[in-house]
Amino acid sequence: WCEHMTVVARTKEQADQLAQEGIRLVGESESYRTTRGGSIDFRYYQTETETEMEAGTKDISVQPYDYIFLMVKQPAITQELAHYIYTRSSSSTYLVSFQNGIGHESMLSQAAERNKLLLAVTTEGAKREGLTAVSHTGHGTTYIGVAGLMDHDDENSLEFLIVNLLNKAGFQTFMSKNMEVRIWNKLIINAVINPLTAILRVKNGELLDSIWTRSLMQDLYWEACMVAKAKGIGLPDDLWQTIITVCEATSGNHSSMLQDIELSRTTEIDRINGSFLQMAEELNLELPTHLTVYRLVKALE
Ligand SMILES: NC(=O)C1=CN([C@@H]2O[C@H](COP(=O)(O)OP(=O)(O)OC[C@H]3O[C@@H](n4cnc5c(N)ncnc54)[C@H](OP(=O)(O)O)[C@@H]3O)[C@@H](O)[C@H]2O)C=CC1
Ligand SMILES: CC(C)(CO)C(=O)C(=O)O
Repeated sequence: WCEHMTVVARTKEQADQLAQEGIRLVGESESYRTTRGGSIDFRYYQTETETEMEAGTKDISVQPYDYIFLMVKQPAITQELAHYIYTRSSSSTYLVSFQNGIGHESMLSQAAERNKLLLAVTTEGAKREGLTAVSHTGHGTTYIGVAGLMDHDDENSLEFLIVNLLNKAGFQTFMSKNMEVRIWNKLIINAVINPLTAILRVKNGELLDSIWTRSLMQDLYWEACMVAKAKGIGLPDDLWQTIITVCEATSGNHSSMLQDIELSRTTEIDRINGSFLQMAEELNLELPTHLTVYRLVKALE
């Protein structure tokens, strides 16, 4: 199993450079490169899609994948990308959506059947250091679960296989039967940490250094909990402590929203704090702290 692995970059330039140099993984104590050529096939999205669209065909040289890991920011999930995934899938392909925020299920409905869509949330920290290098900036936990209802506990199933493989690769990963709550937990973690790190331009751990940032974190947290309660989402009692633990475990990380601001990219604020504001409006609730950080991040964008 796992004989063939393909990495799809967005641009040809990056795919070519990766094919030549491999991927450099910068760890906490060591740095190493993946082997070049052969073991990983590097492809690119941009030109392939344009060519296929122009020709009205699909690249038939591509065999459908067993698993597709989608690891892009939410603004990158376009209809074209959903179509691209669909054309590289068969009826047995699993699509694993690594995500912050909510709403991915509907954005990906065109790309995969509901029972073949696996949703994943992680508190691992990663920072891209260039076209061919990435730093692992903090260890965390990953939860994966089906978007629909999982109707079996078969440890030999293909859903469990992917969880076992990630564990073997050194990522603490669990199969979740309740992804809705896991996604909400992660949504709140991100709604508290990400905008503040992006606005203040600080690393995750630095948020804990001042009573002023801690009090802003707490306001964001309580406002988010109010929305969750109104929507009947049962959150764990120790979620506030989990947020502190995530800041400590990823203390050296530039959150994904801070990275977007540093690189002048669109952030995921609409799917994170923006989701809370949208739900609050429907519920007739006011979230002054979320509204303020939302406006500030939009202004920075
Ligand atoms: N970074 C972190 O520590 C964490 C991130 N996450 C979540 O993981 C997901 C990925 O985050 P992160 O890795 O930080 O994001 P990045 O923006 O650093 O990386 C996303 C990559 O996706 C590429 N991409 C975008 N569109 C396409 C496409 N159509 N085809 C191929 N490649 C594409 C981008 O290419 P290009 O650079 O060319 O635009 C970019 O390199 C997000 O949902 C994020 O919220 C969750 C936990 C922690
Ligand atoms: C867990 C955390 C906060 C790690 O930085 C993250 O999810 C992100 O940066 O988006």
